[in-house]
Amino acid sequence: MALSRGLKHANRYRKIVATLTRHGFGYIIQEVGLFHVLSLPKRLAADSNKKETRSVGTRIRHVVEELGPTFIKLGQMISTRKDIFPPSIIQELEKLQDDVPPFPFEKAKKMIEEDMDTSIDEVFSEISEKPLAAASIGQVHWARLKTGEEVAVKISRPHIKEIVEKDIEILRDLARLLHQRFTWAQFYRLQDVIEEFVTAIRDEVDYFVEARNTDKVRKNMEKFERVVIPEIYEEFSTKRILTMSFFKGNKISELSESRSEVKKNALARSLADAFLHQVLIDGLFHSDPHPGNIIFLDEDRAAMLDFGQVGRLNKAMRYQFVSYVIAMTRKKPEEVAETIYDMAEIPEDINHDQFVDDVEYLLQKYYDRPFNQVRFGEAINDIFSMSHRYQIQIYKEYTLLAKAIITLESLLERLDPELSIVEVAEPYGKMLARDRLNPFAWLTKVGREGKRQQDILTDIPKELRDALRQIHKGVGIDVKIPTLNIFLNKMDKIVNRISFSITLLAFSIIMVGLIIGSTFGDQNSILVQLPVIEISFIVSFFMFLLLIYSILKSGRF
Ligand SMILES: Nc1ncnc2c1ncn2[C@@H]1O[C@H](COP(=O)(O)OP(=O)(O)OP(=O)(O)O)[C@@H](O)[C@H]1O
Repeated sequence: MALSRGLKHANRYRKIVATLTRHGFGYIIQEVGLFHVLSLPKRLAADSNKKETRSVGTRIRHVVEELGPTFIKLGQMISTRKDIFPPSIIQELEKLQDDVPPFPFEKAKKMIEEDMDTSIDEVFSEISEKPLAAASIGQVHWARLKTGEEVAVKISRPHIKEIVEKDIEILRDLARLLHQRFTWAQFYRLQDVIEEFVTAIRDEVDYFVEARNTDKVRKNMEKFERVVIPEIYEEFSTKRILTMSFFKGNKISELSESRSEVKKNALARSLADAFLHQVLIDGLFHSDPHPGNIIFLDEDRAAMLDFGQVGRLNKAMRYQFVSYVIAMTRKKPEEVAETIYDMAEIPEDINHDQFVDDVEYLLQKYYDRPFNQVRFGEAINDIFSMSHRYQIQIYKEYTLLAKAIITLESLLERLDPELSIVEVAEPYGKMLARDRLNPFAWLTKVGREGKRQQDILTDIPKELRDALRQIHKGVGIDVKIPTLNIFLNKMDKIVNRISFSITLLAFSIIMVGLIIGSTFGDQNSILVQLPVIEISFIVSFFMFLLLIYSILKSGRF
C-alpha cells in the first residue's frame, strides 16, 4: 500500500526523503526500505551515513521548516505533547514560527471572487492589499464591508487543502512503516499522534469549522462584557474565506507601558474567568490562547481570536478534571492516581504502588508551596508526562486542556504575576459539584432512566403476555393451557411491583439529593462537597438494597 501511494505522490515523497536524509535521518529511510522503493540517487544514500553534530531536536525543526505548512503544524502540535515527547525535542519545536511570507494579493482576490461569485468591489468597499498577518494555513486582511463595518478576512493559502491531503497520506504511510520497524515509534505512539494531527489539521483548513466554533463560543460567552469573540459574517464566509468583525487594539507586547497595573490585573482575571467558564461550564474552549490570539481593546476589555482548534469536554470529563485538580491541591497521591485512571487508558499490568510513589515524588515539588504560587498547567502536565512512562495514555481532551492552561498561564503571568488560576477556577468547580448534587438534575436523570427501565420491563413481558394470551385463546393453535391464566395474573403483579420499586428507588435518590443539597448548600468549599457526592451514592445504594430485601421478604413475588 505504501508503495502505491509512494508512487502516486512520488515527487513529494522524494522531497520528504531527501530533506530527512540531508538532516541526518537517512538511516531511518534506509531501514524502512524507501531508498529502494523510490529509486533515489546513490548520493543521497551516501549522505545518510554522514556524522551529525546538531541535536536531534534541532534537526527535526529544520526538517519541518523546510517541508512547509503541514509539517510546521505537525511540529507545533508535537511541541504541545509534553506528556509524550522529551523536553529536548519540545524546546526546539516550540521555536517554530508560522509567520511565513504572504502570498500575493492577486491570488487572495481571485479566491474571494471565485467563492463569492462576484467582483471583490461588490463585497468590500475597501480591502488592504498588505495582510495584517500571514501564517502557514492562511493570511488575514483588513477590509470594510459595503455596509460600513470593519472586518478581518482570513483567506487560506492557494491549494492548501490539496497540499495537506497529500502530506497526510504520506505521513500515515511513514508512521505505519516506522511503527513496524522501530520500538521508539511505538513508544511515542506515532500512529496515534498522526491520526490526532490529521483530525486537527483538517479542521484548520476548513474555515467553516472555525466559523461554527467561533459562533458557538460567542453565544456561550454573551454575558461576558470584558472578553469578546468575533462575530462571523456567514454570507461572506466559505471553506476558504472567513469574514469576521475586526478588533482594533494591542498585542500584549504593546501593552506594558500604556496601562496601569490595576487595569492589567483586571484584564488577567477577566481572561482567566472567561477561559475557565469555557472549560468548566460550556465544555468548549479555546485550545491555544497564546499572545497572538488575544487583542487588548479599550481599557479593560480583550478579544479572543482563532477558534480553528477548540477543546471539548463533556460534563463527565469536566467533573473528572475537577476531581483531578482537587486531588492535586489536596496533595493526595493515591487520589491523584485514581483520578488519572479515570482520565486515561491504563495498561492492565500497571504497577499501582510504584505509580503512586512517583506521583507523590512529583507532588513533593509543590508540598512546601501554597498552590496559588505554583504554575498550575506545568504541575498538571508533570504528572501527565510521568504517567506516559507507565504506558498510561491520557485522553487527548485532557492533554489539550493542559496545554491550553500552560499557554494561558504564561500570558496571564505577564499581566498579573500574583493571579492564581486555581483560585479563579474554584467557583466554577463548586458550580460543577453543586450541579452533580442538584436534586432537580437528579430528578430529570433518574426520571428518564426510571422511565426507560420501566418501559423495558413492561414492554417485554407485555409482548410475552400478549403472545401467551393468544396461545391461551387458542388463536392459530389448537391447544389450551389451563394453568396459564394463573401465570398471567402473577406476571402482571410482578411487572407492577417492579415498576413500583423503580419509582420508589427514584424517590429515595431524590430525597437523599434534597437532604444533602439543603444541608450543605452553598457554604462549603468544593473540597468538602466531593465526599458528599460519594456518600449520597452509598446512601442511595443501601436504600436500594433495603428496598429489594423488603420486597423479597414480603414473599409476594
Ligand atoms: N478579528 C480580527 N481582528 C483583528 N485582527 C485579527 C482578527 N483576526 C485575526 N487577526 C490578526 O491576524 C493574526 C492571525 O490570525 P489567526 O491567528 O486567526 O490566523 P491563523 O492563520 O489561524 O494563525 P495561526 O495558524 O498562527 O493560529 C492575529 O494574530 C491578528 O493579528
